[in-house]
Order: sequence, then structure tokens, then C-alpha cells
Amino acid sequence: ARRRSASDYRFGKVLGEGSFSTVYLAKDIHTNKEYAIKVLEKAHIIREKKSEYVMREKEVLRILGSSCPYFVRLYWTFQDSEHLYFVLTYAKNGELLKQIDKCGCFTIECARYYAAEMVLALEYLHGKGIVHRDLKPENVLFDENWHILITDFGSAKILKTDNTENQKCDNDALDKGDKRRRTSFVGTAQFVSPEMLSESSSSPASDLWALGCIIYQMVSGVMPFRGRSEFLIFQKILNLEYEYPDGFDPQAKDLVQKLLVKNPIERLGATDEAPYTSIRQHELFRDLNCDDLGPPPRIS
Ligand SMILES: NC(=O)Nc1ccc2c(c1)=C(Cc1cc(-c3cccc(C(=O)NCCN4CCCCC4)c3)c[nH]1)C(=O)N=2
Repeated sequence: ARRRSASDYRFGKVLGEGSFSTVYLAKDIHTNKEYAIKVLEKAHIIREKKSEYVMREKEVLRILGSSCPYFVRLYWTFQDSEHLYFVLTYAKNGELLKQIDKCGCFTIECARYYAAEMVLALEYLHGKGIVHRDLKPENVLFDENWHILITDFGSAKILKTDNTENQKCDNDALDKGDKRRRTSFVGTAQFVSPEMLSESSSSPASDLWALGCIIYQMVSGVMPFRGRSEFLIFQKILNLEYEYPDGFDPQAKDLVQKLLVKNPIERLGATDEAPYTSIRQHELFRDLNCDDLGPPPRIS
């Protein structure tokens, strides 16, 4: 296919900004199709030693391809002297976080439906041996039909496939062969799991912890672990210090309680032979057919 460059697109508004990238709405001047183009400054990536993360995101997006509808798709990449460009899916209806803030909180029907879509997305992602490690409402987007699109794989980890022992868990900080600290990684404070904080280790169950936090936030409108500093938030996470507001849906509470468990292998779904059967079978999803969720309920 023809090589692309920035001159193939008309760049529009900024859709999002991160520490290492800016995402623009852009229109392909040949097809008029809209994309989200993630632009990274080479010098900044090199200076901050983030090349490994950029390459990992590109590899994860390549592995995900276009076979699962719940992830943004990477169409093309190109570069010029100063920048790298990732041409990604444009999620027309923006971030889950903005919808939660706009409504205050979701109805249980909406929370149930989008929790189910996230479970299906994690089944696929983890089935490909990929852990997201920074799942949060800013990284869950809505497409034009109000289905979710999970994005931002800059913090993702691709689990080794050399033997099953590595499939379950992998210590991010220490390479098995030597004791040097390879990466010191932590996601976003409010959604990071206890094991990532205390052992610098992550596994698919780390994403199940984040799912529990997101379900809590969709139902209540606030995050379970809040504090005036990252240190105070981390203390609450490690001490499992959070509460359910009055009126919190009991079925949602039961599921969140089974996901916000300190020991990763005790989280619902963590030891499923066929992930995530035990989560699909939870009473919160009793009235849903996870094999055919149907159209999403209106967010209100
Ligand atoms: N870190 C990353 O990789 N970030 C990414 C990657 C891919 C990507 C990405 C971020 C996107 C971010 C994004 C942000 C937005 C957005 C931002 C601000 C406002 C809106 C917005 O209001 N859109 C109009 C839709 N409204 C929604 C509510 C009802 C009326 C109409 C959308 C749309 N998409 C995107 O579309 N595609």
C-alpha cells in the first residue's frame, strides 16, 4: 500500500493529551474518513527513555489487529524528522470518564452493559497474552454506536509464551535470569492493583482489579480509592480501604467485592479454565446474553 505521511491528513482539534503524545482528530484528504492520530515527539521519547513503551504499543496494536470490536485499531504508522504518527480509530463519542461525570453516575442497566463489554474485551486481550496495566475510564472510549473501544496500550505487557508459568504472572521489575530492575512501572494511582504497588508484578488479574474500580465508578460516580496524594491513595489500596455508598446496587457490589481482592489469584475469574466464565455467570449479568449483548442502553 502507498506510504502515508502527515500531508495525507487535515489535522483538527486535540482529542487528548498525554505525557508523551497528543491525539488529534484528523481527516484523510483522499477519502474524507476521520481518524485519531497519535503524535509522539521523537526527541522527548528518547530523552525520557520511553522508546520501549512506544514499540510495545505498536506491537500490541498489531497483535490486536481488527478482529475484536472492543479495541481501537491501528491503521497506519509513519514518521518524519521530529515525530512518530499512529493513525488510530476515531471514537466519536469520547471517553467513558466524561460520560460518567456528565451523568453523575450510570443507571445499573448502563453499568451492567458496559461492564459486560469490558469483560468480553478483557477475555480477548488476555487470551492474546496481553495485560493492559492502565485500564481506567479515560482509556475506555465510545464509538459512534456507543460501543466501547479500549485504547492506550503504552503501558501494556505482552506475557511470555515460552512456558505456562510465565502465562500467569510475570514480575515486571526483575528479570528471571538476573536481579537487575528492568522496569519500574505503575499505572494510574487510583486504578493500580496492590501487587503492582507492593511487588511490581502484574498479570491479567491486575486488569480485573481495574475492572472492579471502573464498575464501582460507573455505579457510584466516584472512584473507590481516592486521596489527596498518590501516597495516601496507595495506602488505601494496600489496606483495601474503601466503602460502598448507600444505595449502591447490591449485585454490582457483590461483583466489585469479588474483584477488589488483594490476592490476585483470588479475584473472580483469575483461575477460570475458560476466562471469564465465572464473571459472565455473575448475577449482575443474569439478564444479559454475553454472547449477544444487543444494542447498548441510552446513557442517562
Ligand atoms: N492514549 C491514546 O492512545 N489515546 C487515544 C487513542 C485513540 C483515540 C483516542 C485517544 C481518542 C480520543 C477521543 C476523544 C474524543 C472527544 C473528546 C472531547 C469531546 C468529544 C465529544 O464530545 N464528542 C462528541 C460526541 N458527543 C458525546 C455526547 C453526546 C453529544 C456528542 C469527543 C473523541 N475521541 C479517539 O477517538 N481515538
